[in-house]
Amino acid sequence: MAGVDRTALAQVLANGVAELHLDLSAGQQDQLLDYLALLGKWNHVYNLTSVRDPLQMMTLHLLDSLAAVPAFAGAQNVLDVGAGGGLPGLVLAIARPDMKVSMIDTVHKKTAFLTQVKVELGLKNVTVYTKKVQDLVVNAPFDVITSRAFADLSDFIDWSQHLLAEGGRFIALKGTAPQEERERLPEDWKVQQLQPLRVPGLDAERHLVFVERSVTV
Ligand SMILES: C[S@@+](CC[C@H](N)C(=O)[O-])C[C@H]1O[C@@H](n2cnc3c(N)ncnc32)[C@H](O)[C@@H]1O
Repeated sequence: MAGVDRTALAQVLANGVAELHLDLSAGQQDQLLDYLALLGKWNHVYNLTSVRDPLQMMTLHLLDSLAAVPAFAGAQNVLDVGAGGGLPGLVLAIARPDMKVSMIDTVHKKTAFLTQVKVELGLKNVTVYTKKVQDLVVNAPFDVITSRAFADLSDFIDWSQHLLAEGGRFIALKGTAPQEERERLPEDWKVQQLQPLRVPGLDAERHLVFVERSVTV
């Protein structure tokens, strides 16, 4: 990776993984570093993220997404809406090879990148869609639908609720606690939990927002 030694990045990753108490093998940590290298390489051409420094990418993207991994315990079939360069979808897919991870984005160059990473890293649990989430139709609905830096909570839920399995939940990765967005949730949906997250090496607020149906239909 240009300008930064892979060994230095590997050390930051290993420290972060330990701090987050994640059980990731050396092979999985290597895959995460490979993903970061591909993100850096394709970013020059495809402009996938405004963060260009590899150490910042490690903290602001990889560790930020890894901090959310424990929230997906028990999930089997997850959709990442507006996945962009693969955050958190590709990080989840690498950290949880037992879990199916689908990612959707409207922008073809972004989904081309996601498919390239899937092929290069041999991620058999990944599916990529290029379209608006509002237009997606699937045979098997998702037990968790997630997003990071995607949209207002109400739009996120409004546009993707047709894809959620009965009893499923939304998990939104947010910065500050989204109080106003919470008040604008579509009818029948409620914030079941708001969980502050600590991201290793990052001095900024992060929250996970868990949203579920407030009534059974
Ligand atoms: C700010 S980016 C966030 C990317 C990534 N989740 C991250 O955290 O870096 C939002 C993404 O949502 C995608 N997007 C916007 N509207 C969409 C829609 N209706 N359906 C699917 N993806 C959409 C955009 O193309 C963009 O890649």
